Amino acid sequence: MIGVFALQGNVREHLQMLAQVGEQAVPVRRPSELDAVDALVLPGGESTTMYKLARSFELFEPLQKRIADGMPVFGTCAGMIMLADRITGGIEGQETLGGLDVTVQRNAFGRQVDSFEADLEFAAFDAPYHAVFIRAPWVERVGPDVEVLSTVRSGPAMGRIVAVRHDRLLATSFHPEMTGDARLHGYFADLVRDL
Ligand SMILES: NC(=O)CC[C@H](N)C(=O)O
Repeated sequence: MIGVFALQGNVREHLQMLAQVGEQAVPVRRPSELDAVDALVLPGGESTTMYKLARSFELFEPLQKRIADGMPVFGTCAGMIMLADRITGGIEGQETLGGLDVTVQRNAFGRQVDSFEADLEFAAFDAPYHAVFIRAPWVERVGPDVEVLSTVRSGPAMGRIVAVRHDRLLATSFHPEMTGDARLHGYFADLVRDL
């Protein structure tokens, strides 16, 4: 069963997308609920709030441990920041769960383009994927075992890395739950089923 971290973000939308790809998904707010799932979606929101909430709900360390033990996680936007081993542009003392061997730059696309949309190419998909970015991070550097799944194709951010996979960890800069295109949730569900 796949869980959706439910202390912040578009929880319902992620649950609906997972249902669309045939997964019965459940919200995760407490350690016992985390114990009951095999994989997790970390939604977008605000990573500074997210790590504080995870700490106060006593989910931070259990999450770190599950990730270190190989639980598959799909992090989107703030969720990508939470998975990153290293971040830049974080607030003083901002912690991440880590596991994903990348450096992520918070709010990377700049204030003028707080949000924008772009069509992305994924080798795994036949047709472009329409992506919605909201105060999004990008991946600045990737470790040797990280696969770059997609980059921005045009405009000032051309070439920037916005989707990566590192073994069982999948992360996107954008919000895949907002456009009704369930292919990335399907990709994640396949990754979980294939274990
Ligand atoms: N849409 C989002 O998740 C934005 C992420 C947010 N800017 C952060 O740094 O946490």
